[in-house]
Amino acid sequence: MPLLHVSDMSHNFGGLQAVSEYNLSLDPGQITGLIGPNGAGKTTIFNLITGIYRPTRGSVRFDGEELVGKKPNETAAMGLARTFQEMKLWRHMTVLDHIKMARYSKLSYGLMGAFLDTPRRRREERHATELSMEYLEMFAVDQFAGQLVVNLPYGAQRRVEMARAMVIEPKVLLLDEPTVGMTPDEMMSMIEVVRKAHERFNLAIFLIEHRLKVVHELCQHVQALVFGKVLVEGAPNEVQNHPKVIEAYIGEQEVEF
Ligand SMILES: Nc1ncnc2c1ncn2[C@@H]1O[C@H](COP(=O)(O)OP(=O)(O)OP(=O)(O)O)[C@@H](O)[C@H]1O
Repeated sequence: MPLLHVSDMSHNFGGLQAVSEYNLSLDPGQITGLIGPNGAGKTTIFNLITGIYRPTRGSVRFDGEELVGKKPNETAAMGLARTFQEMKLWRHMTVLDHIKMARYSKLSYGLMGAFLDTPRRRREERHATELSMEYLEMFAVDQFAGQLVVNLPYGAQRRVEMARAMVIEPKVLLLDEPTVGMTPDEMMSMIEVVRKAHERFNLAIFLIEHRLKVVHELCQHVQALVFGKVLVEGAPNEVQNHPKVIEAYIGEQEVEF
């Protein structure tokens, strides 16, 4: 049974059919890419899977459990983490505090415990700090731990966002254009840290990406989405060179064919 299984999922915004009979099977450790022209419905698919929108039709099963009807915080707690196309970081919070705050959702001492200075609370706090530092190191941002996010280079901010998503120990990570706006060097660092996280946790990853270099480096399987429908899917090379995909991209500026 796949870890994440989307079947016959459709979604309308009023009269607009944004996603149509969409299917996805993602196994543990698999990396699948989702490509497609602007407005094809890629981010809508992420929002449907993670509970931001409720699909008009279809089912989303994760680890055998139905996700449709669950809220984003519930899908995250179940093990489905994501990053956003527009980064959602608090610019005036330190890097370490970002990671610790995400980790708090996993701690067990509850709201009262957070105010009481018990030995257990202190132990858990220490553990959260140590673990957060491990994640910062894994994503090559440990040297920025005490700094405010606003002062970090852009590529490092995006790696902080990934570390924050990973510290809840998800089984599936959804990455929405993780390299958008990056320099080639920043892009290569991002590829490196995604690969590292994937290998270390046997993580399943579902990735929206416009840069085909990233897709080729990371993905075993790719879906090309056009007008809310999967036009072609398969190995990255097959999909990239498929005449239907090339035709769909004519006029698009952002894809590096
Ligand atoms: N909340 C919304 N209300 C109405 N229409 C929406 C909403 N969100 C997205 N759409 C429309 O649904 C379609 C798919 O949008 P979506 O953002 O999912 O595309 P995308 O493939 O992620 O595009 P991009 O690559 O530009 O991010 C577009 O026509 C968009 O205008």
